[in-house]
Amino acid sequence: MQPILTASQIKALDAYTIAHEPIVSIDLMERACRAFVAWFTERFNNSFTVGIVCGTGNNGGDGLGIARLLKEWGYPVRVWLVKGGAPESIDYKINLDRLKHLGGVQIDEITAAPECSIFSDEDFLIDALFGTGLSRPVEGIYAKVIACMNTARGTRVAVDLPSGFMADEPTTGPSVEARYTVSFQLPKLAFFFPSSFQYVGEWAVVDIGLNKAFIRQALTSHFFMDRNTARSLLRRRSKFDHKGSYGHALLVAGSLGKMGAAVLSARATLRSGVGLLTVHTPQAGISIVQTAVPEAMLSIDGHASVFAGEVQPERYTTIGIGPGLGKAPETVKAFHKLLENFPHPMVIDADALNILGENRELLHLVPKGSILTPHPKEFERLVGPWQNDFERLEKQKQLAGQLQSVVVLKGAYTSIAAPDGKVYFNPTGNPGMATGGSGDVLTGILTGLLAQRYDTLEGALLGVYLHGFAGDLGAWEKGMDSLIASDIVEFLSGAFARLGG
Ligand SMILES: NC(=O)C1=CN([C@@H]2O[C@H](COP(=O)(O)OP(=O)(O)OC[C@H]3O[C@@H](n4cnc5c(N)ncnc54)[C@H](O)[C@@H]3O)[C@@H](O)[C@H]2O)[C@H](O)CC1
Ligand SMILES: [K+]
Repeated sequence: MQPILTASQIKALDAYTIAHEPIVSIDLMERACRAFVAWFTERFNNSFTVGIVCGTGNNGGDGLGIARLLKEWGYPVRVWLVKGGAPESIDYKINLDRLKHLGGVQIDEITAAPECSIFSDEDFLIDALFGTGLSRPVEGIYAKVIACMNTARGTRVAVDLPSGFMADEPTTGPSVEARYTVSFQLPKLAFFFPSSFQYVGEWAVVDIGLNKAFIRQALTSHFFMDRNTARSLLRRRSKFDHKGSYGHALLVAGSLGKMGAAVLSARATLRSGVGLLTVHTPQAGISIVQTAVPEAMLSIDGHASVFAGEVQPERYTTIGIGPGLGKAPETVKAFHKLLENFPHPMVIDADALNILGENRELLHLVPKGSILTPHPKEFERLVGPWQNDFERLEKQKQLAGQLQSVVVLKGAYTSIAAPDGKVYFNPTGNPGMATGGSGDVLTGILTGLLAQRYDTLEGALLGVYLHGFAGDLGAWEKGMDSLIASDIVEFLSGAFARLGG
């Protein structure tokens, strides 16, 4: 699990590394430059021309070091020094001397708002104006340089952060819109929000050897899931286990015209290792579910087309509810009754969430340790609108705390908020999964894991990871465009096998 540190924590990490490795700051900067150049040269050969736009802080210092190294690699390089009032850092000056000493690189100063044509020749524009030292929206010359960079034809690659972009708060001023961002050591919180993509583009993290102990003990409430953590959460089976060892899940899903959601979530529950599965279905779904999911037993509702009846909750270790449920008045009443009678963790999705959004007096009945899986629209119906992604994150934390449950907010990146205020961002998944039924599959996976008595948070982290991993396997095989929810179910076993292998 990778912690996500704030810009100021990263500065402290910098200083700690310099003091304790120990390493002088110019050598740490050189390590950063080499890491950036390794990333760049692996992808783009030296037939491309490179222009590097440097501020006068350490981000600019990185830019000058990168210019020198790329020149040594045989790239045609030119540099602009933007003098807009920011102070010149010591390492900036050292790297400027080193670059001049190497020679062969045209260095121009920008001391006033430039003509945008100055950036028109380069194949790549490397953005080294500002990094984590940005403390307020950029203005004046810097803003004009950024505007010119954004209209230039060259591919923009940001050093550490796109200049003007805020790592830990909403970006309100001008910012470079990078195609790639190569960030040092750790991803920044804002990278995980959809609103950042226009600035950050495709981001990568390069290791620059910052102190791992400091990172581990850093106080943070934001984390980035990784494969090793997911693997460690996956339980091994014992040869003496039996069906009962893996729980008995109930899925309350499907209504006339939306029985497919019940089938998809049921198949996913089974593929997630549950021992027994019962699907509570209206009459309309009897033959459908029994045919499509022969492994599932049925709890048959008295109503022809919607969930309206009673279930015997005591028979099940967990209940997943929502896929294709509909919001008929009878269903609202039946869901209310179920909430009053089932004290164990539930997985609540789709229309069950919409019912909670429209009947907020029911929220206090949500059993502690449940998992809610809203997509942003369902989330807004639950908590009301937000100004920006940071406010959305706070609302997500609040809801998780209020319900003492886990709130999975689906999207890129899916985030998992725990009741203690910690939030985990999931790395797997792809846009091919934005297809009808994908959420039903996730509900099934989570229901299957909770029924096996996975701890709620661990089940949510593992289930979201596997859902995205199965989607990635499916996309590799079938392409993102043609990926459908049934493929995610089909590749789920592969995801479990590869993760557990
Ligand atoms: N551990 C690491 O990640 C390393 C990072 N390195 C690089 O250092 C920068 C951070 O450098 P810093 O000198 O702190 O600040 P910046 O270069 O980002 O900014 C320069 C300077 O600009 C002033 N300033 C802030 N906001 C504005 C504004 N809106 N307008 C004008 N001027 C502004 C302020 O004085 C800043 O100090 C990091 O991103 C990495 O690229 C190290 O090279 C290696 C280790
Ligand atoms: K930058």
